[in-house]
Parts: sequence; C-alpha cells; structure tokens
Amino acid sequence: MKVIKSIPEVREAVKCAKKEGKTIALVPTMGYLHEGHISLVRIAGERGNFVVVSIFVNPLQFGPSEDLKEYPRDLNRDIMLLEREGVDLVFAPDVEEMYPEEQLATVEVKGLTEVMCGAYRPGHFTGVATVVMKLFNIVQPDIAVFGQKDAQQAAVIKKMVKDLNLPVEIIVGPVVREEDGLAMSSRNVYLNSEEREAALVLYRALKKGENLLDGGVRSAKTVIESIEKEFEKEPLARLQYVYICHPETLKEIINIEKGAMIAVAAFIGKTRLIDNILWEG
Ligand SMILES: Nc1ncnc2c1ncn2[C@@H]1O[C@H](COP(=O)(O)OP(=O)(O)OP(=O)(O)O)[C@@H](O)[C@H]1O
Ligand SMILES: CC(C)(CO)[C@@H](O)C(=O)[O-]
Ligand code: BAL
Repeated sequence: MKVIKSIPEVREAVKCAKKEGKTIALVPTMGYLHEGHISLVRIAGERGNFVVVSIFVNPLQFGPSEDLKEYPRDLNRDIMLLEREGVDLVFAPDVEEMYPEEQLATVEVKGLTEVMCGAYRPGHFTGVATVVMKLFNIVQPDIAVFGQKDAQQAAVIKKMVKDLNLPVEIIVGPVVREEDGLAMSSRNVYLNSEEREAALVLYRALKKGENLLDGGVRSAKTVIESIEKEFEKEPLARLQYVYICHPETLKEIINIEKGAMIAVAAFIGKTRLIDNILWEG
C-alpha cells in the first residue's frame, strides 16, 4: 500500500493504475477510521480494483467556532487499518498541499444546503463540495463511495456530480452502528461515559418515529412531535433539528410516503451528532 502526501505523486500512481486498465474507487475521509469507514472501503473494493482512501481534515468545511483543532487524528493507526483491508493507495496531504494559497474558487450547491445541517453550519457544504471536487480532480476516480450517515452531504455530492457532469459514479453505503444502535462517528470519541449513554437518544427517537410509521401514521407533524418528546426526556441532549424529507432533493415531506428520510442533529453535551433513517415502508 502506498501512502502519498503529494498531488503529483498521486496523479502518477493513478495514471499507472489506469494504464493497467484498473477501475479507480475513491473513499474520501477525514481519518480516525472506524467500522463505518471500513464498510465504505469494502464497497469500494467490490466495485473497483484500485482503491484510494483520502485522509484530510478539511479546514474549509469547519466554522470558526467548530472543532477543527480538536478533531481526532491518528494517521499511523489509520494506515494500519487500511493496509489490513488491502487498500492500494492512501492520499494524506497536509493543508499546504491542498491549499497552497487562498482558495478563491469554490463549489456551491444551492437549494440543498439551506436546510438541515446547512442551516446551522453556514459555509460547511461549500467547503465539503469544494474539497470533494478537488479530490475528484486530483484522483480522477471512476467511482466514489460516501456514507448515508452524512445524508445531506451524500445528496449534495450527488447533485454536484449531476449538475457539473462529473464522470464519477457515486455510491452511498448504509449507516454502520455500534451494537446498541449509536451511529459510528469519529466524534463519538468526545463523549464521556454518561454522554455515550445519552447519545443513544438519537437512534431511539428515530426508531420511535419509524414505529409510528410502521403502525400507519403518515403525518410528519405527529412523527416530529414524538421525536421531540423523546429528546425532552434526555437531559444531556439538545435537539438541533428533526427533518423529514426526500433523501435526494431534501424537500420537506408533510405526508410521509415510502422512501422518506427522517434526520436528526443534536448536541450531547458539547458534541454535535447526526443520524437518520430511511423508511422503507
Ligand atoms: N457510521 C457510518 N456508517 C457509514 N458511513 C459512515 C459512518 N460514519 C461516517 N461515514 C462516512 O465516512 C465518510 C467519511 O466521514 P468522516 O471521516 O467525516 O467520518 P465521521 O465518522 O462521519 O466523522 P464525523 O461525523 O465525526 O465528522 C463519509 O462519507 C461519511 O458519511
Ligand atoms: C467528504 C469529506 C471527506 C470531505 O472533507 C468529509 O466531509 C467527510 O469525511 O464526510
Ligand atoms: N462527516 C462530516 C464532516 C464534518 O462534520 O465536518
């Protein structure tokens, strides 16, 4: 497995792989890998035969009062995990390599970024779309794999690819959870033991909503109220939003139909977590 920090070297390695007729599959990450990331790496390996994982904590997508400095990092451990998975190339640039000067060109996906997390993290999705566009231009993958855990991000990237005619197939892998239901996230490491227990409220509340739907309820208002109630019972949690929408257009849904997504974001102590479920009906 090659570990590369420079853009020209990545271009060269990918060029060689392409010459050999390989299909390039990219998994973009911010590192501090867990089973959620590994599941995406495995999907990449099933769909392509030259797997590239990028590890880059992208400053452009963090707000001024967010956790850029504290974001967990452990490149050596990540490399060990990816080596075990048979990954071909790890691209782990430093900030100067990705942003040698002020980044003036950005990618904005309007219409999908004003709701949900976008409403609370201004500029976040422009930062995400811009770095993903840069990664696509550097690696030139045939396929890129993202996680459903970051549902709005997946919708934004799909729309960027569609609207800008990028020659990349986007695959979205399902949410991987801990045994007790908590969605895996690098930020779970911030939680102390009480908060870790309290964090279960996200999945519990989503499941409550799902149960209502399974029981025949179709009113988004009813489902939202039941989710809000579940959060009110958890003193360490502060619900930021609950939103029911189409998973790709992110248009709000009033009368719920099969395929709808229920998404939540909440602070558990100082840690902001997100989760969602797709209601398959
Ligand atoms: N539990 C999960 N299941 C499936 N995919 C996941 C999961 N967690 C993260 N991913 C995906 O992994 C990719 C890289 O995400 P990232 O490195 O930000 O990890 P993360 O755990 O989401 O971190 P954080 O939420 O703390 O920023 C994204 O496409 C993301 O959706
Ligand atoms: C897609 C991504 C790697 C862009 O920095 C990041 O937002 C993430 O890890 O989900
Ligand atoms: N996985 C989403 C990246 C972020 O929260 O910045």
